[in-house]
Amino acid sequence: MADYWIAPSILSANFACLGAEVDAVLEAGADIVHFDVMDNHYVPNLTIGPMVCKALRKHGVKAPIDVHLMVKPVDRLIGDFAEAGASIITFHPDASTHVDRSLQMIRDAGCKAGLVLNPAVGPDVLKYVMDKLDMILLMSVNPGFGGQSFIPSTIGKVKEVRALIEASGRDIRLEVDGGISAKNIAEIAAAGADTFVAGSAIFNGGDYTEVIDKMRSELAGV
Ligand SMILES: O=C(CO)[C@H](O)[C@H](O)COP(=O)(O)O
Repeated sequence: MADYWIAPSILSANFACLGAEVDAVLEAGADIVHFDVMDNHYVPNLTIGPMVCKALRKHGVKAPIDVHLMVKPVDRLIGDFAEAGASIITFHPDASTHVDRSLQMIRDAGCKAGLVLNPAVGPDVLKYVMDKLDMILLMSVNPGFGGQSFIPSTIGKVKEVRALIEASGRDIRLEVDGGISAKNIAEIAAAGADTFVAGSAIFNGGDYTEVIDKMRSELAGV
C-alpha cells in the first residue's frame, strides 16, 4: 500500500481540543479566559485570532473571554473579536493611533474596554481616558512569550495605578500578567491588583485544581 497520510485540518476542527482544555481549567476554578492575541509585528510571536474565540463560544464556553490584543494596528480586529464573543478587549496605547477612538469602538461593539501598559510604559495615558476604561492590564513581563520572570518594578506601578482607580471612583479591574504563580500572587494582590493572568503556573503546574486552590489560599491571606 502507498504511504497514505490522513491530515485532520486543525482550522476545520473548531479547535475542539482547545475547548476541552478550557473546560478543564474553568472546572478547576478559573474565573475568566484570557486570550493572548499576538501578530508577529507588535510582538515577536504569532498566536490566535477571532476564529478561535468564536470556536470556544460554539464549543459552549460561557465564562468571560478577556482578549488582550498585542497587535498593531488595533481597530480592524475590534469588530471581529466582539462578533466572535469577546467580553473584554484590551490593547496597548502605543499600538493605536487614536486611543480614545479605539476605546470607544470597543464600547460601541458591546464589550468592556481596557488599556495595557508594558513594563516600561508609565500610567500617564490612563488619566485622560479613565471614563472609558473597565480594565487596566499591567504587563509584568515584556509581552510576546510565556514563561518569563515577573519584573519586580511592577509592584510599584500596581500601587500607583490602584491609587488612580480609587481617585476616579470608577469600577475598573486591575489585571497583572506575566510570571505570576502562587509564590508571588499575594504580594501582587496586596499592592492592589484584583485579576491575575497565569500561564505557565497553571498549565505547567500539574493538577489545575490544586494550582488554582493554592493561588486562592494565598489570596485569602491578603
Ligand atoms: O501575555 C503573555 C505574554 O505576553 C502571557 O499571558 C503571560 O506571559 C502569561 O504567561 P506566564 O504566566 O507563563 O508568564
